[in-house]
Amino acid sequence: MTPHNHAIKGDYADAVLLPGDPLRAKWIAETFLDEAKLVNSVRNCLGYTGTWKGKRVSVQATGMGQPSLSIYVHELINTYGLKTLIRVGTCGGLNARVKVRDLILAQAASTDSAIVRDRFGPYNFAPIADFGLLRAAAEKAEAAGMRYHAGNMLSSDIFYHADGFAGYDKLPDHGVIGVEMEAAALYTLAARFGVKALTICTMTDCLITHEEIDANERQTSLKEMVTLALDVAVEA
Ligand SMILES: O=P(O)(O)O[C@H]1O[C@H](CO)[C@@H](O)[C@H]1O
Ligand SMILES: O=c1cc[nH]c(=O)[nH]1
Repeated sequence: MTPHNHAIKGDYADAVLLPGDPLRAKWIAETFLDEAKLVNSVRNCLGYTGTWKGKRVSVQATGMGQPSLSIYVHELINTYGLKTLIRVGTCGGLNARVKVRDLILAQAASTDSAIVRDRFGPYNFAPIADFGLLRAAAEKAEAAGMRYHAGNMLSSDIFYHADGFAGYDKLPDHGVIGVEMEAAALYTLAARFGVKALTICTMTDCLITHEEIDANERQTSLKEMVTLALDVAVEA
């Protein structure tokens, strides 16, 4: 047990889906998993373990932002021994080619966060997805006819950017296609502790065209992302 998690060792499967939103964790457990059991409710940051296609898998909410995700991920790896971590998030769009409801597989994650900059002195560490998970997700998305884009994500500490889209500066011109708030920290921790990680996001609001998914429809629009992530997780 930890200050943030009252699960005991063995309560989690080796692979976990990581939504930011605790209610998304509950929805995933109740909608997709068989025999889902609540394993953590500290701070209402809900975690469940159940089965998908007969294989054990967990889902644990991380809250919003890299400091919050880092706490849950650090403990999932170091206290509970998890080996495969797949974030299932929502993100904003930074490229008009990416339409709302499209999936972004975050091949890499750029960031403005000190949480990643912290340890690398003069070097700019490049947080990247596990290649095997990325390849599996891309192949499965392709086979299922899902609209997806693999590319560079921005994991920003700022949701309300004072300068709006302009605040992202040169990043969209350098191929950054989406913005969310956690992938870079997830990839950095996975690298540090030698486990596998991937971020899959559904694009919910485009910062260029201002097209967006209505708040009430957001959860149900995430079905493709969740089934894809579950398929990748149980085969990892
Ligand atoms: O939908 P989730 O997984 O929370 O992800 C995105 O949504 C939150 C901001 O609204 C941030 O956590 C961002 O990364
Ligand atoms: O972090 C996020 C998530 C969704 N949409 C955004 O613009 N930013």
